[in-house]
Amino acid sequence: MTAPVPMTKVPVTIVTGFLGAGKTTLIRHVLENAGGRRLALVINEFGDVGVDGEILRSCGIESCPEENIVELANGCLCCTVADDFIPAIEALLAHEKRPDHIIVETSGLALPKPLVKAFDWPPIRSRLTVDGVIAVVDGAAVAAGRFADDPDEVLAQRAEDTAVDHDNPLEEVYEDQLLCADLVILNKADLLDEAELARVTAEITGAIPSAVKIVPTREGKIDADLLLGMAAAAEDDLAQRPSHHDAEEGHDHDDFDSFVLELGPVADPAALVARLAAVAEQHDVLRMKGFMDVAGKPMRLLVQGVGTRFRHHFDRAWTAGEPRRSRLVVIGEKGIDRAAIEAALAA
Ligand SMILES: Nc1nc2c(ncn2[C@@H]2O[C@H](COP(=O)(O)OP(=O)(O)OP(=O)(O)O)[C@@H](O)[C@H]2O)c(=O)[nH]1
Repeated sequence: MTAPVPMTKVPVTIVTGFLGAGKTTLIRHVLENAGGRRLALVINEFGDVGVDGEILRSCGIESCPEENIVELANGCLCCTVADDFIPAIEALLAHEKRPDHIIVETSGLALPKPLVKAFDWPPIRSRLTVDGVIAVVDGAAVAAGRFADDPDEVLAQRAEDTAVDHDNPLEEVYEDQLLCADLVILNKADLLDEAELARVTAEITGAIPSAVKIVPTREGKIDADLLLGMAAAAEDDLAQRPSHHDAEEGHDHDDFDSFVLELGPVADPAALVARLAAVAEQHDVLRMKGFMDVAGKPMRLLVQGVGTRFRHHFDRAWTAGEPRRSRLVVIGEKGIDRAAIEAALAA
């Protein structure tokens, strides 16, 4: 184990990783195995249903009481650092019982570097330090080439315009997240065979500095002592963390689109998920998630899709007075056909 952070600075761990990589799953595991630490969470999500906050709050874990969970549901943390993030983190520090450690879950589309930069501002760096940037990677998505340039597309673009920037937006976000990391969590190892795991590990190793370790995990299960207490002080070596967006002030999310669908009561969860998976496949949806109202059931159904891979389970009972709704966040690349998706799911 590395030495604890000296002084009284509160350590902050930034958990980054593309849509659906397993950030919330990992954080939940850390909360459940916090080893007596008093934790606080800042959660930022793309799409305004606040699913991640709900998942983490609903586990009612002692290490992280509700008042220590702050959700910044709208917008992107990396673009609203001064307006939203700093005040949120200051509010956590002002609590009577100051947290021992703060964990920040960025949205899957956020670039971590602007966030780390915020910790270099004098009023912030005197009180907080970035203990480590953790990049969670969806091993199965990397193995499937999700973040690699499509060679045919590059050739087609080149034919039209020799000066075209052939990076695809997924690859850009993914690389920015990897290149900012102090530790890479290669999650969803259960979906890879040994050869694939070796290939993906080698691919990532080739892209990151040699000092950065890669740890394979299933369901984000990693020892909290490994994750918390890295003492990386990431705010001190920003220059070592290159980004595709170094020349810009912030970035926009024009490359991605998200919307929320109201689906009405669900009769058959398995049939719904089969339809969602078909729609995700047909329309190249990156992420779907939400809570569903299943007719006749006292529990709400949590549905999660990453690409075409879906999971669903009843997570808790609807509470008295809580509106029973079926709301689904859908995220895709720019141009995703909302009308067609809506029509397919309304049918
Ligand atoms: N097979 C498999 N599925 C996993 C693993 N870890 C997480 N998942 C599933 O992947 C889906 C997404 O997990 P999350 O933890 O919500 O991912 P996230 O990175 O927080 O997602 P966003 O916040 O939307 O970017 C869920 O259905 C998880 O149950 C894993 O190790 N193996």
